[in-house]
Amino acid sequence: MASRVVFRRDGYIVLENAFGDDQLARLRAAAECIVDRFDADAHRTVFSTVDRDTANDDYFLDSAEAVHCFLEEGAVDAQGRLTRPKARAINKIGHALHDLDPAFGAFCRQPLLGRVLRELGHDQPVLVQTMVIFKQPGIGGEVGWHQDATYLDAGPPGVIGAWVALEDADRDNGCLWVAPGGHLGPLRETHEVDWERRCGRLRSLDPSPWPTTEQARALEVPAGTLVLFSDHLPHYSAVNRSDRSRMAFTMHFANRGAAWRDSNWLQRPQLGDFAV
Ligand SMILES: O=C(O)CCC(=O)C(=O)O
Ligand SMILES: [Fe+2]
Repeated sequence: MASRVVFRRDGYIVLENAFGDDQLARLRAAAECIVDRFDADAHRTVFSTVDRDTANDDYFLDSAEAVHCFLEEGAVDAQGRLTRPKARAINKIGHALHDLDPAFGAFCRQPLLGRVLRELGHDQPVLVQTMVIFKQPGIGGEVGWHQDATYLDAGPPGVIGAWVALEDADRDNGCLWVAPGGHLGPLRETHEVDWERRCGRLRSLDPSPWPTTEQARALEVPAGTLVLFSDHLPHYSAVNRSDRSRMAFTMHFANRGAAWRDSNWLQRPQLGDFAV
């Protein structure tokens, strides 16, 4: 079946073997370099997606147009000290890797991505946000059920998430879970930033419950897989309790010219459009 039809029906598609080992190795090495340069003493910002009413500090808000590292909640003690080596304490890097890091920039410019996005209905795809998510062994935190349109509100055709497995992902190391067809349901929450106070707030829009375990599907995929999903698709990932990391690189695409909400936390006044 054509990928566009499956995407419309299920809210996501899975493309195995989209990227080669050498490409994945380049991205993992580039991420390591960024972490090496990161001064963990200067920036103690923890990224928690369990308490998702976050995005309230300048280090987070400024990361829309920068490359910032965020720590795992479980890696900082009550005194603010790291409880493990820096390289094992990072939760994620975001959110302008594609603009500011040459290795990520080259990866994001490859024609495959533009081609797939056009097939799924974005005629002029622009890449608005990139992240490396580490899911560290033993402590890689849960990313609670959410829909990306809560955080990135764009007019039609909305935002499409593109998630790349940089390592094998399975239930034990915290793979992605999705609710097939769940994108046809309502948007449950919206996150809006009040720019005068530089403060974000999560507000309920619809009381529909999050999917049950029975309704959810674990996307156990090998490294090199590309998952594309709708901004209304409920998805989450569990805590990584294994001794293996589960690194992923995620890209979020809008369509050029679509309305971009002023209260979205992610604004790109300096960097502008990154076309693919
Ligand atoms: O990789 C994960 O754990 C979550 C990713 C996610 O929520 C996203 O890419 O939108
Ligand atoms: Fe997400």
